[in-house]
Amino acid sequence: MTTTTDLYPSGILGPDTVPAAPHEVAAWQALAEVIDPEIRKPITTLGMVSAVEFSAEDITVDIRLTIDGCPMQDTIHADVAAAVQPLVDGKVSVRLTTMTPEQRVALQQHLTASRPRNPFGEGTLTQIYAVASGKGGVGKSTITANLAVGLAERGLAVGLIDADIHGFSIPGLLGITAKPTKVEDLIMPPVAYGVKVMSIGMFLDSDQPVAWRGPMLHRALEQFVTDVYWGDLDVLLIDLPPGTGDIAISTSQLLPTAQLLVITTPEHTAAQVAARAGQLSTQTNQPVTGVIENMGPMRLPDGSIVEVFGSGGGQAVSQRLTQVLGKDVPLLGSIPLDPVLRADSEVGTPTVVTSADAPAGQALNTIVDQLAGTPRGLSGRKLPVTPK
Ligand SMILES: Nc1ncnc2c1ncn2[C@@H]1O[C@H](COP(=O)(O)OP(=O)(O)OP(=O)(O)O)[C@@H](O)[C@H]1O
Repeated sequence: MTTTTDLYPSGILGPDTVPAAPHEVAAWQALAEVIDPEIRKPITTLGMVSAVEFSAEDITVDIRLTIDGCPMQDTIHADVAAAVQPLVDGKVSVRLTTMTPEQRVALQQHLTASRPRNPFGEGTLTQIYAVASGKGGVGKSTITANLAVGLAERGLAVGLIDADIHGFSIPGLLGITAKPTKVEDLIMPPVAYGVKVMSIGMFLDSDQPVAWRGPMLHRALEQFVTDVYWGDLDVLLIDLPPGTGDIAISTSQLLPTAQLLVITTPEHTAAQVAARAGQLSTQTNQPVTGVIENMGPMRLPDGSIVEVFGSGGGQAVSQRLTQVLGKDVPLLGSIPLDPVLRADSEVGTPTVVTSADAPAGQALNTIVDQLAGTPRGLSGRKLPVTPK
């Protein structure tokens, strides 16, 4: 049974008028099903519902948005209206107001109260994958975006950090144009296809050239880890810049449990470079979960196979890494060169969902299945509990 404590917070985030009559409580219960699109919690428990009033056959719901001009206000408005409409025969009115600065501080405190400063430090239960490649243009960002969406499709809570300073292509790949919103010092990441996304590109004008140096990048990544409200994530993916470098080192410091996913093309030279990226693992002490070959052999309608970028690179990298690291580093799959994947990426629709039957979509989904089945490795991890 839902109790009032589940329905709304107390203090300055509490409602202006507390529900008393059964039909009022029923309305609050319906509103508790409305999830804030950014924070991903019921709007009621976030103090976003200030009042519910019935008059004759009509209902009016007062909503406190976290910030003025919240980019998600239309969605919230529509979701609130849809939630309470079945309860009345008359009109539904949704009035949007904004939280006071005090209420925003209270919300920030409420959200961060039980959270460690770095939620992805030692002991985190989030499975973290840093996606690396030996050189640029092998499709690393495209694959990272698709894996993230595929994992979210399977019901996991997924976050994605775009740390690829050479391109910041993740927002475009997922059709994100919204900027992150801020609740005091807390940054709310935009959500696309169920994935919470942060990219340094969201803080820059699209045509602004940037020369990011190591320390700036480290600071930016640190901020993404500590100042962004990720909530409880099952999986966090990081799109690393190609090659080795500062950001890979920062990742290993800030996200010490991260594992590497190595992307390569089937070319022999690319395979060599990618193997080097994998050797990064020894330097940073990050295990390699597996290798993904991209732009692999493609089957033409007449059944013939075209190997535009050769073949065998993925297998070669997997074998080489297994040898170098002394641990099995499997080839998780080969994604064929596929015009559908390129076209989907261009318009910001991830192939794993929009073209799941295309050859690239099928290959991506097979890889997602393997990653989704990976247990949140608790073994050997310290759990954040202290015995009494
Ligand atoms: N399997 C594929 N079939 C067809 N096109 C692909 C495939 N994979 C990626 N592409 C296309 O290749 C281009 C490069 O991809 P992407 O930007 O993801 O590479 P990247 O490795 O992240 O590059 P960088 O690190 O330099 O930003 C994009 O136009 C993308 O749509």
